Amino acid sequence: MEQSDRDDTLAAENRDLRARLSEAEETLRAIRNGEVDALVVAGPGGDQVFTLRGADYAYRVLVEEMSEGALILTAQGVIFYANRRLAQMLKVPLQQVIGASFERWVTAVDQALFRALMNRASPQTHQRMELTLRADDGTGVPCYLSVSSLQLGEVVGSFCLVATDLTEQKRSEAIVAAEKLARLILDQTAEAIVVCDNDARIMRASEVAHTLCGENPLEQPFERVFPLQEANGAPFSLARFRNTGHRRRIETRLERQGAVFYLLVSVGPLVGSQGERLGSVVILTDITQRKAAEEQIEQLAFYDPLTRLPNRRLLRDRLHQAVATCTRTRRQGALLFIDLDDFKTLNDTLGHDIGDLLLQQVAQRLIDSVRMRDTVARLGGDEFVVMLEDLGTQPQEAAAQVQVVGAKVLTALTQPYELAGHHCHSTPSIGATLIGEYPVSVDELLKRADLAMYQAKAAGRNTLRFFDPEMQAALEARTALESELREALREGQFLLWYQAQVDSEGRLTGAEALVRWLHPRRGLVAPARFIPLAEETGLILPLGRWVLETACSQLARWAQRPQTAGLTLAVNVSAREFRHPGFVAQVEAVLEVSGADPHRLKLELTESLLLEDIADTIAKMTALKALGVGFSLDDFGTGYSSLSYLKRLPLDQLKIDQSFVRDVLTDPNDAAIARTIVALAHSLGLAVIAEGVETEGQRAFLLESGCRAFQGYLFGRPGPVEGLWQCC
Ligand SMILES: Nc1nc2c(ncn2[C@@H]2O[C@@H]3COP(=O)(O)O[C@H]4[C@@H](O)[C@H](n5cnc6c(=O)[nH]c(N)nc65)O[C@@H]4COP(=O)(O)O[C@H]3[C@H]2O)c(=O)[nH]1
Repeated sequence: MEQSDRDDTLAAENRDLRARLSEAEETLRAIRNGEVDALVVAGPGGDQVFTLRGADYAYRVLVEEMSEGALILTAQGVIFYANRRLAQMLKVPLQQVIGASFERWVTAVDQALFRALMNRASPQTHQRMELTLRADDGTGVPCYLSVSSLQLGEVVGSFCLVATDLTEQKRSEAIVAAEKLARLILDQTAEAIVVCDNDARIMRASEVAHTLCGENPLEQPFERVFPLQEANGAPFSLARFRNTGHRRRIETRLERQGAVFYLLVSVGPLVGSQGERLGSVVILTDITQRKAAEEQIEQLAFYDPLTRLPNRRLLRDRLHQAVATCTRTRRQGALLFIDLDDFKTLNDTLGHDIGDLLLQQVAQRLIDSVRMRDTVARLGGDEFVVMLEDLGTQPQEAAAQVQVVGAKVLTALTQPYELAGHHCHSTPSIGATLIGEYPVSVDELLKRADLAMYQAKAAGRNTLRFFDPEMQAALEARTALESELREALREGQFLLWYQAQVDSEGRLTGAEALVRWLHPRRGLVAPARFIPLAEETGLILPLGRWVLETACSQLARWAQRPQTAGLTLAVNVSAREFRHPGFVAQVEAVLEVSGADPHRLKLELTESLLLEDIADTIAKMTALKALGVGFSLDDFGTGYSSLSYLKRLPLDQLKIDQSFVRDVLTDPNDAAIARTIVALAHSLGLAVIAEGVETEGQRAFLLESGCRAFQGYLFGRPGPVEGLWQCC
């Protein structure tokens, strides 16, 4: 480099230095005069800002105390002024804010927007936007930013920013929005939602809940607004779920204005933020339609659509259960297979519609012929099945019950039918089999009943046949005996025989009346052969009345002669007679008509009869006792005597059963029983009589034991009344 060039360069540097010195002197002057707030010093690491005290203090205080964040940025976006609020918003010390680039706190998503905003800013216009700042602790600070450009002294292109913290506002907006959403959800769900406090009072209820209860449910007890019933009919109560920590579901019914709703109630706890129980949230879902659909499905799956009776599938199911029950309870059941005779002909001649009507009427008649708990099913076509349960424990007894039901079914189904203007007749063939205590497969039972039904067809139709031939024979005999008994009553084939009753001296004190049947072919029939059947069929009622009338007439005749006026007559009364509601009135009427002295009449009752319905027994005995009628307890010692009951009954006499008397001399047990009965009778203030006394030894023993009255072959066998005088 030439000397002249070097001189030029030095002169230029000298000028530059002088200019910068005068600039520095001017700055120092401005600083001294308080005209400068901050200094921006450009350096290799970017602009550096230095704030200076002494500027306009009042403005500074105002800006420092305002609730918005305020800042001034250089053209490069460096903060050379910020108030304390901004530092708080950004969660950073104020010293670190000054001199930092503002964009550091603008979230990445908002940065492009922010820059565009700065570009648009001018001294005349305020640019505004919402953006989110990211504070130093990582939290987002939603802000409303207002920007305007300004000229600060000689610093051109600076910006003044005011940042309003929207955090609180956003939070309240969020709460309001959440509240709105919750309400919308509550009101737009198909379920009725009810929120209750811990006392089951309703705090909130959805739109559907309002509609469902038809009133304003708020503040009301839940159970009053929703009087729900559980499946077992018990009233639903929220209290039951008070201690449940999880949601539970239960199906209920609600009756409202004559309509029935089925509701699925789901109850769950309402838990506060600290885990405390605030109440319950109840969701009620209307499942009425679903229920109806379920019922329809069940109807289709298990019921015959034409007659609405259980179909084969349901019958098999019930049969399974019945077999198990019979085995467990040892009570018999029965299966009746019913087929309509000539149904096909009716169907072919009158058409299927008429055939269907017949089947429907048959179904109804079958239902009417059996008890509620029995099952009537249709297997298809003209085949029906009746399943009877809870019959007697003995096969014979059960078979007799089946026959009664079978007869009822036969009578019901043979009545004329009115089928859409057609008068028709139909008869059934019935096959029956017992479901006994030994388990037999369902298929086997159906097969047996089916086979028996074919036997009924073969036997001329319109009849019932049992699968078991022995049973069939026994039933036939029984049926024959029943019709003969009826005839015997009509024809007066019964006789009343008398058996003497004597005192300790062997003197006649009276007699027991014992009925006999003088059968035209079989001769004299003992009561054991026909009394049980008479009881079962109810024929004991007319027969018993006849016995009572005959006995009372006899008493009235005896009353006319001094030698016989003091005699008593014991008359047996069966359970069925005694239980009849008109029994007391009947005895009273017979006594009145015959003119017999009630004090001479002794009714013999059995222990089992007395204890059957103790209240009824006491009432009837007391009423008869008031007329003067006496009571003897027959067969004493053979049942389960309950002394406490015995004391309450107005009895006059205990009768020692002949089974004890028979072996009284040979069996020490029987001897002890006989003695005890005598002692018991005495302690209860009752008379005692021994029946079945056949030997002098038996009489002597009983006499020695304190028994003073006797009856038995030793003194005379039962026979016509005249025989009484011969034996004693
Ligand atoms: N081995 C033996 N037997 C004797 C002796 N003395 C009497 N008997 C029999 O013992 C039965 C006594 O009658 P019951 O215990 O009342 O038992 C009666 C009674 O329960 C019932 N019965 C009889 N007549 C009637 C009646 O008119 N109405 C009702 N409801 N039942 C009656 O039939 C049962 C049987 O009557 P019967 O055959 O007449 O049998 C009678 C009688 O003939 C004896 O020394 N040895």
